[in-house]
Amino acid sequence: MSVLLQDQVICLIGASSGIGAAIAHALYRHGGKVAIGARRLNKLTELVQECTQKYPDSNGSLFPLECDVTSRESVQNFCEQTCKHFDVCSIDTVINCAGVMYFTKMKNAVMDQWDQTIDVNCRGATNCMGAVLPQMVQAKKGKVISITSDAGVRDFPNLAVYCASKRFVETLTEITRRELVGTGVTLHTIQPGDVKGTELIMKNTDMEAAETMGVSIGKPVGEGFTREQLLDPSDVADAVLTILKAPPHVAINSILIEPRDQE
Ligand SMILES: NC(=O)C1=CN([C@@H]2O[C@H](COP(=O)(O)OP(=O)(O)OC[C@H]3O[C@@H](n4cnc5c(N)ncnc54)[C@H](OP(=O)(O)O)[C@@H]3O)[C@@H](O)[C@H]2O)C=CC1
Ligand SMILES: N[C@@H](C=O)C(=O)O
Repeated sequence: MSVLLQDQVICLIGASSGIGAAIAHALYRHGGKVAIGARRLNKLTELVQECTQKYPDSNGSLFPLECDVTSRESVQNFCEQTCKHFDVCSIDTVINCAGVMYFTKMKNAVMDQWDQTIDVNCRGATNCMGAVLPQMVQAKKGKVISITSDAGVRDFPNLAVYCASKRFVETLTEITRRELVGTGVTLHTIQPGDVKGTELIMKNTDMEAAETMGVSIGKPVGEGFTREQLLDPSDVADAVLTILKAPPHVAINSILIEPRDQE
């Protein structure tokens, strides 16, 4: 039984599938008190059952709660309910894993998908920071970890809006990190390359963009991919643990983690 995260109160948003679900497993396994949020409450409830069955010896705790990261009120409520549930004034760590990704060619103007990308990926990030930073600064401790993407530091054609949204979070994080130096509050990003088996591209519709990228529409990431080697969601969960395990004088500000054979 691991006690690495014992007494750590963690908010994890975007936990209902893929990478977020793998992070929830890791945090629970290591004894964290974790509020798990997303829009699909049924998936969160299933995740609680899965984790409690898989790690019967864990002294962790999972608290499933609906949360829409695009809504300021919803994120505020999620964080407040977490504090109430675990009886604390401030959250130790917030992990924002909520995200959408649509392959689109700019000339095809799939503007609803662009709007959603900006709402979830960018507004989601500011909503998370706004909900916790004042209390964290007062408590003189806290970590905000955003799951961005290698698309936040590289430019991929057919993903212009997505890359820009992830770069937004990278910039937001770096400037906030620098503003908060000395307060005890730290901000981090994890920038994964392609991670297999997640639902991220299930709702794509721009066939031309998808074909150019060699991806299958409506299937989990990796299916029909020519390159065999992809990251597993648990690899990203391990990167989260690496940040959380660092000694107090160390800040692992960002982790770029890609499949070995990704160009
Ligand atoms: N798979 C990959 O190759 C990579 C993924 N990433 C990033 O990792 C993160 C997770 O993606 P991944 O696991 O792959 O994909 P999934 O589609 O499997 O997971 C996305 C998660 O985001 C949640 N989400 C979406 N919209 C909202 C919303 N409005 N409010 C709250 N939660 C929301 C979903 O929950 P629900 O629908 O229930 O609300 C789900 O839990 C994303 O930020 C993505 O950009 C980064 C690099 C590579
Ligand atoms: N691998 C990245 C971009 O293509 C991502 O999925 O975020």
